[in-house]
Amino acid sequence: MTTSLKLISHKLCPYVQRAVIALKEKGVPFERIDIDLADKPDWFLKLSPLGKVPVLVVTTDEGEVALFESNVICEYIEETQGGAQLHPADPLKRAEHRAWMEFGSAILGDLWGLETTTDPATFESKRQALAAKFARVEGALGAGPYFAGDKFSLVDAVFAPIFRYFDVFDELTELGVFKDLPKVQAWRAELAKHPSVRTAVGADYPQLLRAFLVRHDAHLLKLAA
Ligand SMILES: N[C@@H](CCC(=O)N[C@@H](CS)C(=O)NCC(=O)O)C(=O)O
Repeated sequence: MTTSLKLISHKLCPYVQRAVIALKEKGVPFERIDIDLADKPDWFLKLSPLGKVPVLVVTTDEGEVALFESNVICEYIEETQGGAQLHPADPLKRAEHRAWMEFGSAILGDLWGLETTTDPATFESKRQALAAKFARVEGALGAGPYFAGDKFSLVDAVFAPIFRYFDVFDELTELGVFKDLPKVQAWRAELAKHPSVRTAVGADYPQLLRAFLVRHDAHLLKLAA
């Protein structure tokens, strides 16, 4: 039986935020420990095989297990904790949801590359790759307000932090990757209002992320000037 959950985190990490949203949706108590990814502590490197956050340290009667990979962590939370159900009961729909969770991670993969790109042509081709991915998301969305209709699911937990990231990124340089996609826009607006999303991300997130992006990216800095 689980006796405690400890989430190793970084304030800006959208992979961490999806796990936080899942925990909050379920009303599960947990401890959140923020670390400095530029100076990773030894205890963290021992726990995390890839040196990445999030890690969920699960303490049971039998000892401690450190889970890594955000989607795996979300699945574990869904399977073991009570509260709101965050996956569809039907196995085929559930598998479809898992695929879209992975798609969310692929979008983040494109976004990371964009942050550090200084060459305008590469920047543009990455921007187009993101636009193509969001066009696929538009095709997968129904009537809303959430990914699967009126029930908030783990797909919403994965995409909400992605949209928060874009909110800040777009202030620095308008990417326009979903400006002509009405369902994505409506979904993004709905998720921004959702209580677990608002508390998972933290009020200081926009300032911290803006400072991080500007400090780390000459291209964005130039565009923002
Ligand atoms: N596939 C991983 C990705 C996690 C990830 O990339 N986390 C970033 C922060 S947002 C990280 O820890 N980076 C540190 C590093 O790569 O050194 C997951 O889904 O958990």
